[in-house]
Amino acid sequence: YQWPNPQYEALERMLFEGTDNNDKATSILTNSCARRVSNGSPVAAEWLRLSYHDSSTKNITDGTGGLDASIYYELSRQENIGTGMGNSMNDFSASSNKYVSRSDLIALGVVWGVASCAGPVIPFRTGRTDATVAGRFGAPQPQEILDLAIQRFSLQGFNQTEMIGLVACGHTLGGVNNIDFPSIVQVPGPTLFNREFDGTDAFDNAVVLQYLNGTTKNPLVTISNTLFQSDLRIFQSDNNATMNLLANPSVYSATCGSLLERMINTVPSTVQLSDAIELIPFKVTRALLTVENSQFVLDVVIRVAITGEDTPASGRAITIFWCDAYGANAGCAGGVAGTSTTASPTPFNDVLVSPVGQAQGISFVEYEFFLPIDVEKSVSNFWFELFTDGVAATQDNGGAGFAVQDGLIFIPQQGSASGSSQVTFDVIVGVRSQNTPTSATMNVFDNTFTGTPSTPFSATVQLQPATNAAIGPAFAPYTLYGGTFTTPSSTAGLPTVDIAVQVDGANHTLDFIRPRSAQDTFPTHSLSSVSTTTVSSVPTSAA
Ligand code: HEM
Repeated sequence: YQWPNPQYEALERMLFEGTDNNDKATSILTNSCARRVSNGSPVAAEWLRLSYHDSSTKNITDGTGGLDASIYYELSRQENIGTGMGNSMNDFSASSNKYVSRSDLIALGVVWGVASCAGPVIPFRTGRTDATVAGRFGAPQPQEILDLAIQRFSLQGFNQTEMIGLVACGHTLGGVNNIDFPSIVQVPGPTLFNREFDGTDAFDNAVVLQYLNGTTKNPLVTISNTLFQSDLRIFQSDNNATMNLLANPSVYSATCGSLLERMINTVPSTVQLSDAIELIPFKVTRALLTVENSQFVLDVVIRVAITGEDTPASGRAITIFWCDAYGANAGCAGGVAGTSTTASPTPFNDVLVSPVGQAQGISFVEYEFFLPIDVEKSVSNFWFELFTDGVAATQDNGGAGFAVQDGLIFIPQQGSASGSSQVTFDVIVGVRSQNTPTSATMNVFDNTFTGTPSTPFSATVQLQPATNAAIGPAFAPYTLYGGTFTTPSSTAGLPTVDIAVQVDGANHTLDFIRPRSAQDTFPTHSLSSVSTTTVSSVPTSAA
């Protein structure tokens, strides 16, 4: 990983913070293996079942199907009955975007959910692409005979032993709901009731042990109508050989970790998954050169991961260094750099930790620099020294430094958003030129949905000189351009935009920008105190 890589950064944030691009805490619903208030089912169980049913459309003979979010178009099928399905779809409906697919979110649900219930931490690879139509039928049902179940799993890429393992790994969380399967769980009346497979919330092998010692309450084993005893048929189908192996807790954990990993990586053969996403220990989460409250600023936010024995903020401080882009000291000529130091984390540390981060003992501390920058000199590049217990370590993005491009800047404060079901956005950027751009376009993308899933909203908007915005004569190098668009009510109104401007023979781009939302406010920040210093070397891209 090297900065900037907005896709990796967004997915890494999802995995370890559980927070989406709009700061929604997507994974928080399953924290501590929580149950859903509405029906009492563990959220992790609902997310796990959703992902299995999505992946069960895989056909290994022709490579089609797999975990591709086609489940959202298959929920009316008998094989996908269950209140948990629609609940889970709602949980994830507002968190997908250009870089985090709906199907990557479904896979993340398994990784978060299993970790939140003290199960194994499953590596998370990404790059799943979303189907726009239903896939083939394929999810097994309790009334089906053993041979059909074996056939179904084999078409999905799992042999009989693996089938037994997958069912034993899935049916440790949650249970069977009376309203979904009234002929299996006969608790009448309006009360929602979830009859658990093993009576424990944890992702553990109690489901196996209770089955083997004859105390199981698993309704798919104990139901008197033998037609619905699918777990019994499957568990005993190799004379309990696999179940006996899974009676060892570490074998169970390792087997489930690898089977569930294979399950979420069951994707259409056209999809190429990435390497597993890893923690970025020192992460620049914002580097926004902008005009805010009539001040040209470089707003830099750094997230430091704390692992192991470190205590948060003990003797920790961060110094930032930067080079001017123009003037006598451009590129830190003469060794002259701007600098600022902070030892104070942001006062309201709102960086959450996902169940995966929690399982790995990770916490985060965040620092922000709000640097006043001379608009004439601007910034070309920055880097850091991180002090931990008095020991300094250079953080220079693998030697390249963190390059700032000032030819095209995003100015959130000048933009606006209004409306609730259909949201109209006005996006304002500054172009560092007085000449008219040969082209200036904005591509809009919104992959969120409300209710039933819609195809993503996308639009291309030509930017125009922004007559409705003004930053004042002090920022003369910049000319303002803007564009407006309205998201349809089928989305949650959470788009990102990409901007491309061609001017003076150069191309400038901004990628994956979140436009100003109606909630965004711009309180007066206290500016970081800055000075100049002498540096002996400068990361390469600034030299
Ligand atoms: C022959 C194979 C399978 C059959 C017949 C089957 C059947 C069922 C049924 C009838 C339910 C109750 C659903 C509800 O009431 O909403 C259920 C729940 C569940 N299944 Fe399966 N299942 C099978 C395989 C799997 C696999 C392979 C997994 C995952 C690896 C899995 C994970 C789950 C989970 C987590 C629940 C609990 C859902 C909740 O509490 O909301 N199942 N299963």
